[in-house]
Amino acid sequence: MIIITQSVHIKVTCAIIEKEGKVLCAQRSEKMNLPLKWEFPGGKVEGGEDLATCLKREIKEELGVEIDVLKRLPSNFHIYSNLKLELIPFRCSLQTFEIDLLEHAKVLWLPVEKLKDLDWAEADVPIVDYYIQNYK
Ligand SMILES: Nc1nc2c([nH]c(=O)n2[C@@H]2O[C@H](COP(=O)(O)OP(=O)(O)OP(=O)(O)O)[C@@H](O)[C@H]2O)c(=O)[nH]1
Repeated sequence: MIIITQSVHIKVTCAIIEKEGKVLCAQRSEKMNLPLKWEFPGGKVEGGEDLATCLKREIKEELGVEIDVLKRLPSNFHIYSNLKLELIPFRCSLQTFEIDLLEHAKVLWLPVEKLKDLDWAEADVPIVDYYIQNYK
């Protein structure tokens, strides 16, 4: 008998939040999957919501701030062992400035040339590379 297991394919939005030439980088907490990896904050698209609505909702839930969603960048399609995802990045700016760490272990504002110093989630690496090439 052949058993075909279908892995789940999810869409995840993430925010490259820019301020004064720096970019906000967020470290996943020990309790999240991919513990302590660095990412751009965001999360899974729910139901029929549009991508910008998803991203604004996730950023409010995770960091307690309002953002403007400015420009979509190319997606990265990535397969983890049990998960297929499309990671969809957007350049964003802050509308409100008081960041609360509601889910992440830490956030850092880094200049573009320092982004490669962090241990990024695998799915983020091509997005970081694209951003460095195009926005340095
Ligand atoms: N938000 C976000 N998720 C990422 C990034 N890179 C990456 O591999 N992921 C993966 O995308 C998936 C969805 O992210 P999430 O867990 O933050 O989404 P969520 O808040 O909607 O999920 P939850 O309901 O499980 O808390 C996770 O498996 C996460 O590890 C990234 O840069 N940002």
